[in-house]
Amino acid sequence: MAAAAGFGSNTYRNAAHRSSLKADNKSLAANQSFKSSPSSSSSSSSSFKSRSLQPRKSSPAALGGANGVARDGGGVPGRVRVAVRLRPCNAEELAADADFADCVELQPELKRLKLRKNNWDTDTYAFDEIFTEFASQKRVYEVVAKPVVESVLEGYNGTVMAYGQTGTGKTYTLGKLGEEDTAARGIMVRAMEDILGDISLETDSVSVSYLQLYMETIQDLLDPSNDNISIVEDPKTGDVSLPGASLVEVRDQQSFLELLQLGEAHRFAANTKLNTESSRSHAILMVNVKRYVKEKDPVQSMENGSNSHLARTFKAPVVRKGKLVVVDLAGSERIDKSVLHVAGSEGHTLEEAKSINLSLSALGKCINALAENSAHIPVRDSKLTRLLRDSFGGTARTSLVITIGPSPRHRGETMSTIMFGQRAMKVENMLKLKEEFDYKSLSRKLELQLDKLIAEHERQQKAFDDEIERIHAESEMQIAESERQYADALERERMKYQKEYMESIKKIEEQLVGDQRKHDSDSATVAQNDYYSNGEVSSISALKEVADLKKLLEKETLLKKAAEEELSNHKRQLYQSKLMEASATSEILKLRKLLEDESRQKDKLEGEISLLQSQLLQLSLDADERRRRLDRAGSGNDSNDLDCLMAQVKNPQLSDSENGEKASVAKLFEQVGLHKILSLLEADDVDVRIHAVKVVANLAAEEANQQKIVEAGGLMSLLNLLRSSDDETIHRVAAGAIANLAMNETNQELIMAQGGIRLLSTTATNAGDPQTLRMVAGAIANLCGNDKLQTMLRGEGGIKALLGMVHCGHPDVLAQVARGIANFAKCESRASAQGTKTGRSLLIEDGALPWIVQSANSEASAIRRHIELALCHLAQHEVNAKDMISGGALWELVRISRDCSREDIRTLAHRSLASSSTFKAELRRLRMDY
Ligand SMILES: Nc1ncnc2c1ncn2[C@@H]1O[C@H](COP(=O)(O)OP(=O)(O)OP(=O)(O)O)[C@@H](O)[C@H]1O
Repeated sequence: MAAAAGFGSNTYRNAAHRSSLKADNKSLAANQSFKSSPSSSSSSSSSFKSRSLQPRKSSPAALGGANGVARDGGGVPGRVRVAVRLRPCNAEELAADADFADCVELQPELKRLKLRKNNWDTDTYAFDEIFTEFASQKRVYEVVAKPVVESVLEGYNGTVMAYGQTGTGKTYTLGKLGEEDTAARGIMVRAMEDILGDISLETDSVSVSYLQLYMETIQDLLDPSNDNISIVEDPKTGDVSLPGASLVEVRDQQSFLELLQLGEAHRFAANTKLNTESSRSHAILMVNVKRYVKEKDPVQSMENGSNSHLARTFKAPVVRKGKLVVVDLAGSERIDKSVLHVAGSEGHTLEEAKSINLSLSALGKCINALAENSAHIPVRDSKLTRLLRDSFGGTARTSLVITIGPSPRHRGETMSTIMFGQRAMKVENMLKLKEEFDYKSLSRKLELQLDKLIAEHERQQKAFDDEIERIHAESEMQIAESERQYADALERERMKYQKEYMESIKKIEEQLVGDQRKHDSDSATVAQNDYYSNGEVSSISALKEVADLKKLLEKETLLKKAAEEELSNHKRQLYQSKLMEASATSEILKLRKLLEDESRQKDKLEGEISLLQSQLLQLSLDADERRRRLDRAGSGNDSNDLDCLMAQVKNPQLSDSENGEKASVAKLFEQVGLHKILSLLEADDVDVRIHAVKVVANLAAEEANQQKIVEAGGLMSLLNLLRSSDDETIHRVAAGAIANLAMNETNQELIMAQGGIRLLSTTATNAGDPQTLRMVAGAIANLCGNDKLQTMLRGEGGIKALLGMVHCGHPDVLAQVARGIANFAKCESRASAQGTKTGRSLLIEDGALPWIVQSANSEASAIRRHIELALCHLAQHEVNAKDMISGGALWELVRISRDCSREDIRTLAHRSLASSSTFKAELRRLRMDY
């Protein structure tokens, strides 16, 4: 049996880990024995080989494989430990069996029990532990159950069970709540105390199921209406699970006690119904413990070179999942007694006794077969043995308490109970660590990181853009201000010089005029003087004139100098303004450079985001490959396309050698190829399928990719996903991709030919998420717009499917439904106009009119517009008029023709009313205008 070998998810990953496990194993081995046992029976245990309830087959995966999968293929051998507990005498026995002490004699210090055979002879039996009637509940828990609980906390499965005759204390040992006397608490309560005390409530989790097996039917003690739960066995790992059972998370002891009380009440109610005091059912408590392994590097030994970077970058958390099963078996009395006991009572009780006996004898047979090393273990004979297949000869650590009573009247039962315990002691289990990578939480962590990075980048980008804008505006203002100041100063100077120039010109002119006048009078005087003094006066006057001119020249020179200085001042100012302008320009250049750096940084971040996405994809692929390898190891060496894909994705030579790990997702897709991405849509792992369908949907959103996807068979694969998958995320994303592909006429025909309408309808029926319905409605709405497909679409239930979705009430879904109806009505009205369609609208035939009328006044404009259009199209065909009048659509048409905010729709409504004699007659009858 490959199952019990426990390979698959239960693997060791590296040498360091293996060595730490060895340490664990030692502690396990130390814990394994209740205490050193001198008994001959127990000493024989070491010679028994590891066995399971089914013959064990060696598996290549278990013997070692890629990625450090466990190479030893096995776990820690551990024999089933068996203790005997003697119940104290009850009042009845004290009265009736004065000689009971002679029947059973306990020798706890020798771990032996003597059972009287007859008056002369006794048989001696050795066990792992002997509990006298005085043994406390605490000691029984610590010796029998505590080591099992400790190994469950370390990630192993463990079982504690009680077997014995009715009324000998099985429930007392396992299920006693001890509400009034805490010293009386049984194994279940104490085990949960230890578990809750050891785990971290922040990271780890504990959940329980509580069931009873009665007459070969498993019932949920936490939800009695759930009364036929099936057993599921994982063919790879051999793990037994009951997915139909309620699983309640426990966070404190009080809530666990309440759960046990609830279960007890339901069990008690069932027993009362059957008119019996003792438990006729087997009660099973399952406690699942999930713990995160801290401070380990579980992937450091990944030997594959291409994985080493990933291994360093992303350490998937390792979780250990231990399961504790506590089984309170029904009373083990023999059938003859049961039959005698119930003689004359109803047949049901006999059937019940047979059923209890059947399951317990099936358990006994399996234990015998295991103890005798038999080739066939009859595990399938009863539900009890199927449930416990892991506990005897499987991968769990198992302790059995056999309970006996002291009364000599039940010597036969006591004897058979003891023999059962003796045989159970010979069964050897092979403990396996239940440890696995938690890829889901890694993926969640990476997605969160990605979101944070994107948000931070967007925030920085926005702040940077704002800053650039502010600096830019500021420098523009500064430049404008200095330009304005410069122009003002220049103007002022110009005006000043002009004024001064004009003034000096004026002065010179005045001077000249004065001089001229003087000169004229001087000339007259000179002529007189010449006449009288013969030229002396003339020479004095000339000298004076020269002196005046000199003064004037000096003054002009000074003025010129001042003007030159003024000019050079202005030149300096101009130069400084230019310097300021240059510094502003260099500031702008610097800012531009900063902007370029930031956008380079942005590109880099985008590259990193792409890398993260590609690494996420690669992780998913990696996980899938590992699972496939394990599968292949179990079923032969067939390789398949997906393996090739894994190899391609992992082959470093295929990566862009320059950009190395920074190859973008697009590059990765290019390398991997569309066919291979599409092949991932059929991957076994649902996470890989989800990832792949998202990738395909993204590609399908680009019109350029749509034809390639369809040619590569992507449309068929997406339709197949709707057909075969149960996962709603897959349905939603696949329907979205189909809706995108359904925008093209050829694809619409293909979708119809492949039974797309029925698939979409079924998807809509099973959908719980409005977004899934939106995608499905969007896809059908696109198909509704194809003139050629009208009859077929309706025949396959497309209109009904659309109408079926309106119950959801979500405005996005309703808008798509309305769009589909408008598309359909438009095609119908075209066909009617061309004369290719006669008779009533198929929309009216399929009962769409009431919803159309009801939605015509919807507040959501997307819904209202489509419905208004649909009404106008329906009204264009006279044959629909009567139905429209009786359905209240005429009022809506009149309203649309008057109030619709869109002129084209108003006109269309008006035209439809005007062209129908039936509408006109009705409006006349109602004395209404339109
Ligand atoms: N070790 C013990 N010390 C004190 N009382 C005990 C002990 N074991 C059992 N009893 C008492 O004996 C009675 C029967 O015990 P219990 O119901 O646990 O038996 P059982 O084996 O589970 O029976 P059944 O198979 O019918 O369910 C109970 O009243 C219980 O309290």
